[in-house]
Amino acid sequence: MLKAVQKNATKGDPQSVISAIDHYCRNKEWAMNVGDDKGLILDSVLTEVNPSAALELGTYCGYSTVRIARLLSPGSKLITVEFNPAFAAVARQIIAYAGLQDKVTLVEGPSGDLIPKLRERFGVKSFDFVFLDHWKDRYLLDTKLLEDCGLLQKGTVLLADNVICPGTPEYLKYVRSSPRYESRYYKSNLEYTKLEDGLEKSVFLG
Ligand SMILES: O=c1[nH]cnc2c(O)cc(-c3ccc(F)cc3)cc12
Ligand SMILES: [Mg+2]
Repeated sequence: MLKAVQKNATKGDPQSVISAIDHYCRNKEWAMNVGDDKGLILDSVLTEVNPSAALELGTYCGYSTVRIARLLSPGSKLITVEFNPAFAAVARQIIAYAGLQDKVTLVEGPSGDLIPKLRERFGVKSFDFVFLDHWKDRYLLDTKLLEDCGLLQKGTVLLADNVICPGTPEYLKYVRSSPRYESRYYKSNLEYTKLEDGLEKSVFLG
């Protein structure tokens, strides 16, 4: 994937990086990027929220990191958390190739350990936007952790990938039944396939 970006994308041009990854993953080798179908929904929710402090759980190779960072207003920041060092190493290079390294802080380690440290380490008061795209069994745990750490504020938007495939039933049940969230499902396709998947957008009501 990194080679495809270096070969086919233009340095400093995030859209060309996104297109190069999508072309490679659709035609050469599938990979678990949020992809272009769900990516358009991510773009529209992001543009609507226009966050000044955004959090991504699950960097992988940085595809959605680039999608998010390219739409941030000047001075806004994205913190992205990745557990797997090999993925993080690729993501750093892809984020840099897109020229977005100044907007992105990539933190390596388990989300459960890192979330309680984000305030003291990065001076984050709270997040306006959180993209959950790491591991389905961590979505609910990490959402409750963000609540308990006071990192969500009234109006914070959580956007969760893969709520159908692989599926996050406990998370969905929670955000759809809790009086503290206003939740909505955006139907789409699993990246680069015709299978159904979707994004769940949940607004924290405080
Ligand atoms: O584990 C995942 N983390 C984050 N995003 C994912 C994602 O978008 C797709 C999948 C995935 C979906 C179907 C399949 F057959 C194999 C893997 C996994 C993750
Ligand atoms: Mg995903």
